[in-house]
Amino acid sequence: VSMLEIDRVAQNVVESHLETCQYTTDELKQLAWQPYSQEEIRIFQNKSCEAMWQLCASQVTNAIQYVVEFAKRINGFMELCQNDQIILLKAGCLEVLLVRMCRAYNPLNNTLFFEGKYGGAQIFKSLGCDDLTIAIFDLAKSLCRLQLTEEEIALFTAGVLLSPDRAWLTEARKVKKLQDKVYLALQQVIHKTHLDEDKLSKLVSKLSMLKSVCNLHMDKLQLFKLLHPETVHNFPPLYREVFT
Ligand SMILES: CCS(=O)(=O)c1ccc(CC(=O)Nc2nc(-c3ccccc3)c(C(=O)c3ccccc3CC(C)C)s2)cc1
Repeated sequence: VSMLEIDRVAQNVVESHLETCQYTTDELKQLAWQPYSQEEIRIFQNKSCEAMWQLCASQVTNAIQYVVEFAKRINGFMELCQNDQIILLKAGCLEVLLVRMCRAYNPLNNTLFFEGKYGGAQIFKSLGCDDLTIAIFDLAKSLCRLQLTEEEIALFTAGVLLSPDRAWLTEARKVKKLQDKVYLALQQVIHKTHLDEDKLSKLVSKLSMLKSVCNLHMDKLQLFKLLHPETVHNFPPLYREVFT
């Protein structure tokens, strides 16, 4: 694989990310000055479990639509067979979203951007999934500590999406060729800064944390669906399509 090809891959992936990142890092930094007030926190905590799940499902679905658009703009993704495109998105979109969300995490007060302002884990109390909430905040905190650039987030999330080991892929070798180029480009971008040589290995070590948060989310959704099937029936169709 030539250097020219790797640069072309990097440029396409970074551009696709910047065009589909939902909020820019600058916008998220500005918004971080507006955390929820005590009154607003109380309003979230007084919501019913169903209402909070409904609110989260709509927020996640909105964010996932941008991840789908990101995937569609990665050269080679649309050339994969439709079956594989759907498998990669179903298996990877929440992992990509979770990595992206570290941009919306404020380490100074341990808050995350949700519904227009920044809130701490306590605003999600009525979800009844404190372990999932804590896992999401811990993941955001640990990714934030890596101080990833937009380029690194773009290339890492493309690598997460293009995982050749997802079950039932028909063209896993084609997916692996795409992933190899993306990870080569990520390695180059990281070495360009010469600051943190083992940043790539630190990033790769986060993959297991990503999977466990996604598995926890699936478990909680299945339990919630048992208790409130009618609420899940009213979730956005894309959310149901991807997660049930
Ligand atoms: C991602 C692109 S961005 O521009 O950075 C951006 C753009 C927009 C936002 C706003 C946003 O959607 N924030 C959400 N926060 C949480 C959340 C929820 C519980 C704890 C901690 C954060 C959302 C979720 O509902 C969520 C997210 C991941 C896995 C699981 C869930 C909950 C389950 C019940 C669906 S959505 C944030 C960031």
